[in-house]
Amino acid sequence: MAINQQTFRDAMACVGAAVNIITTDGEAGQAGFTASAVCSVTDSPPTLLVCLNRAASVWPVFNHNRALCVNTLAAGQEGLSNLFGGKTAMAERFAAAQWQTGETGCPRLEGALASFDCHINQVVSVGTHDILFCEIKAIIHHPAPEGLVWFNRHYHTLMRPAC
Ligand SMILES: NC(=O)C1=CN([C@@H]2O[C@H](COP(=O)(O)OP(=O)(O)OC[C@H]3O[C@@H](n4cnc5c(N)ncnc54)[C@H](O)[C@@H]3O)[C@@H](O)[C@H]2O)C=CC1
Ligand SMILES: Cc1cc2nc3c(=O)[nH]c(=O)nc-3n(C[C@H](O)[C@H](O)[C@H](O)COP(=O)(O)O)c2cc1C
Repeated sequence: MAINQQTFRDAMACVGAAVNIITTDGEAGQAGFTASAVCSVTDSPPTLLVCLNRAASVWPVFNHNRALCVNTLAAGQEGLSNLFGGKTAMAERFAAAQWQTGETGCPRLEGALASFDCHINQVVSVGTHDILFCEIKAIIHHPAPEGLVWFNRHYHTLMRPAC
């Protein structure tokens, strides 16, 4: 059976995922975008992957800088996700939050659940996207009571169970 784009997207809309703001800084400048296509690959060496559409305005910046920070959002950061996921000017995206500089020089979001500071050490192109394999150099972890998930084309809050 041929699978068209709409069938794929409708099914993928049922696959809930954390919401992340992926940032970079370096020779090509500063950039950031929202991504749900982020996944753990291996813990030895600690590696995650990020899928980035090559048509995105930020693609040349990430492709040149070869470093990024994955900032996993907490509940309440939906507005920031929309800014980094829309057609908003880059300066306006970054002006909406507080940032620290991570070990690789990439912006680390204050108030994120976790920030993974990475070097991009492998890129594989599949269809419209690049899969960025990222070796993690530093982690900042701030467990907040509520996480954020993108599911069925909307944001949802996840409660952390009481210990
Ligand atoms: N992996 C990606 O590139 C993703 C891109 N988006 C962007 O946000 C827009 C809104 O997304 P939704 O409201 O969730 O509705 P949607 O109907 O456009 O997408 C539903 C689901 O399909 C997948 N998807 C959408 N576009 C994709 C793409 N170009 N490549 C691979 N997977 C894709 C994602 O899992 C997404 O949550 C999308 O049209 C897309 O531009 C959203 C999620 C993931
Ligand atoms: C919830 C959400 C998840 C997204 N996930 C991804 C993703 O995993 N990969 C991707 O390339 N784009 C993803 N996007 C779209 C990018 O954030 C968007 O294309 C990016 O901001 C670049 O836009 P620009 O070309 O206007 O700069 C997502 C958008 C939203 C709202």
